[in-house]
Amino acid sequence: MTRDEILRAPSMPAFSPSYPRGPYRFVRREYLIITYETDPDALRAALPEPLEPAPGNLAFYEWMKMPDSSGFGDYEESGSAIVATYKGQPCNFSVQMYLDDEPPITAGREIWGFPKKYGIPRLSVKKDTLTGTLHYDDERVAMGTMTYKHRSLEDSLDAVREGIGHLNVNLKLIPDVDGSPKVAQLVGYRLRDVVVHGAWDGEARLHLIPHVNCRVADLPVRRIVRGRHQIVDFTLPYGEVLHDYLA
Ligand SMILES: CC(=O)CC(=O)O
Repeated sequence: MTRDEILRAPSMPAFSPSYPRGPYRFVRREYLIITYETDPDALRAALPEPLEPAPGNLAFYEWMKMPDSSGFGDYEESGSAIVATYKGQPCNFSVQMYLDDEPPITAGREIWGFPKKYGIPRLSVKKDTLTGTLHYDDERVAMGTMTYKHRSLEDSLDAVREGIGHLNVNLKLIPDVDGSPKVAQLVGYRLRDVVVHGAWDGEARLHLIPHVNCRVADLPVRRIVRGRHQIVDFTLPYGEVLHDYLA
């Protein structure tokens, strides 16, 4: 392999790359998002400086089903995030994500610093209930349920689209060959070319079970604020460094 060939490889293994270069387009990506009030100390402990919690101690737990994702295929994902601010701008900080497909785990960590680990999330409609579950090492650690299409947001799809375009932030940590930090950054990105096929609000419940290697319950549920179901297309662009902890 020549130097040029090596530098043209989009990812490792160079001989059989895990993921291609972008753009990464997601078609008919379906979400169950349960927003809830959590414990302020737990929230603060999970949020890296200089991000600040938004008023209300809000976190959300979400399931995503991605049937058609360029470069990544068909997979499902689940995890938690915190409603925060970066220099006064509203943003969502991703705390942990669990999914069942290697290329988006690897690409997500290597490019944008998504906090991804392997787990088995499932999102489906069971009779009258939109139902999400997450299994980690064969144990069920999360279940979310929401009423199915009770309140359509057909009249406010522009606001839904605007919300999806908000700033998202990850903490990217990559060690050097000697184990010391090589990359320690807050990475920001905004989803582009968003198309909303449908969105619904409704009653929801969320059950999180403590597990030491899958700490979804470490942001405990104090009060459910809202359930949101939505089906959208978008492009995930490359990110930008908002803050460099090594600078
Ligand atoms: C590749 C990614 O990180 C995107 C996703 O799985 O949400």
